Amino acid sequence: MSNYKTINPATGELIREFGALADSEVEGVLARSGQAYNRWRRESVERRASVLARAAELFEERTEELAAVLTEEIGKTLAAARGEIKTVIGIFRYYSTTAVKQLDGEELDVAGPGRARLRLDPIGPLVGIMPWNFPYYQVARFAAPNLLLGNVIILKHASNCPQSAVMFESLLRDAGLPEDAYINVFASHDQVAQMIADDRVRGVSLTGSEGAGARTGELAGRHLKPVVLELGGSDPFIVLEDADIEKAAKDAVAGRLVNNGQTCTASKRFIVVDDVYDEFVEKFVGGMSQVPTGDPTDPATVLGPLSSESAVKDLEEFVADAVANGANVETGGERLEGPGSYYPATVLTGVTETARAYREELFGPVAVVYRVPDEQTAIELANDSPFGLSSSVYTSDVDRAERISAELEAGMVWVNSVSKSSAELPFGGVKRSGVGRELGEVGLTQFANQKLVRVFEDAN
Ligand SMILES: O=CCCC(=O)O
Repeated sequence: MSNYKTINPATGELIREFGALADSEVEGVLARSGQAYNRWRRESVERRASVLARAAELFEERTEELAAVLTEEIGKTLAAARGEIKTVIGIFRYYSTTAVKQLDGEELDVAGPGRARLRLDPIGPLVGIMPWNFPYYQVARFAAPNLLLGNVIILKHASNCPQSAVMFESLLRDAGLPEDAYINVFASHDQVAQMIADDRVRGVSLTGSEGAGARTGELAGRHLKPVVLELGGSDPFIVLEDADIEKAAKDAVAGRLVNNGQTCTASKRFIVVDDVYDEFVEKFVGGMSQVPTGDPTDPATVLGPLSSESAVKDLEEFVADAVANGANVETGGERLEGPGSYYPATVLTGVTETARAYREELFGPVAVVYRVPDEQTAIELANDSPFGLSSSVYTSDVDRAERISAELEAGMVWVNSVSKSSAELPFGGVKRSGVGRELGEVGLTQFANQKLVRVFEDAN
């Protein structure tokens, strides 16, 4: 047996274990993937798009079954699980329809006679390393554009969502994807490193922690392979004096608690100007302290368990460290008694620069609120982070927000809204939040051979 297992975080019960890939099987995976690439890339675009379209239909038909597995494996509320699957359907639909025209390539303006075109061709088998927090969506945003392009995939999923990993693979097969064009592997880190080093693998995409991203990026660099790295975030949520505070506080609760707080793009640092600080904090703390918490299968639940016991321990350490460094706990702050990995919605104020919570990512339902004198200080504090993924700005002056968005060191800025991913919108960060972009048109180019074809009609 391997460390690939489902442990229900709502109860602590071990549900199912899966066998690991043997070292002797790695070569077979690489060979099969290489052969599948040679066939898949020669299929017509229509055929590749039709497989994606069918995958979207199957995600729709199987929503309840697929959602139940997410809830069992990682404690996602059923409502959130259905929401994740809806996003996945959108991604498969987008890449099977709107994005297809991009494959025609772009006619370029040329100096001199003849013409030139930039084609988008596939590059080969890709390794994907994906996390447990959105087991279908994170895979979909990598797999859908690349399968459309003609690339094939070897996918190593997180060890705590093996059932979701298997279901994703078999759904693609049922949608008509040829065998081996997508291979799920319950592989070790060493085996994945061996795959990345192999000449047949042409690129690597990882969504995960900063540490995993740095190791994977280093390995890919050593072997000159392109990478997409989607890493952590400590997203700022700026509230200015002209914002609708009622809405901002409501959005702040939703933005911090999305996916039980375990989302790279969740709002994490709430930066509020002095004039409206007290009003915002009162409303925000009120909202966080009343969040229905508990059984993720109960439709009334908003905050379910964290994905694992170690996730709870991490948060306990962050909060203890913040308090030791001078922070106040406005609500929450102690794990919930009883079985399951439950941590309450928590708000910290007075977090100092010496606390880990000031710089590191809090991957759970803990919010940090800062008081700042003005807009400029808010921007400086927002940028005083190693991360630069998403961000939010709340103000009734949209021109002001556009100006602030130019100042923010973030890959995404949402005005009067929290971050909400969608198939057509490019996703990604700067600084230690990662490299590259996914989704939208740009998502199709990350592992494409953007090939120049220069044509002179006159052969003489
Ligand atoms: O956890 C990261 C992905 C969530 C999102 O797409 O906003």
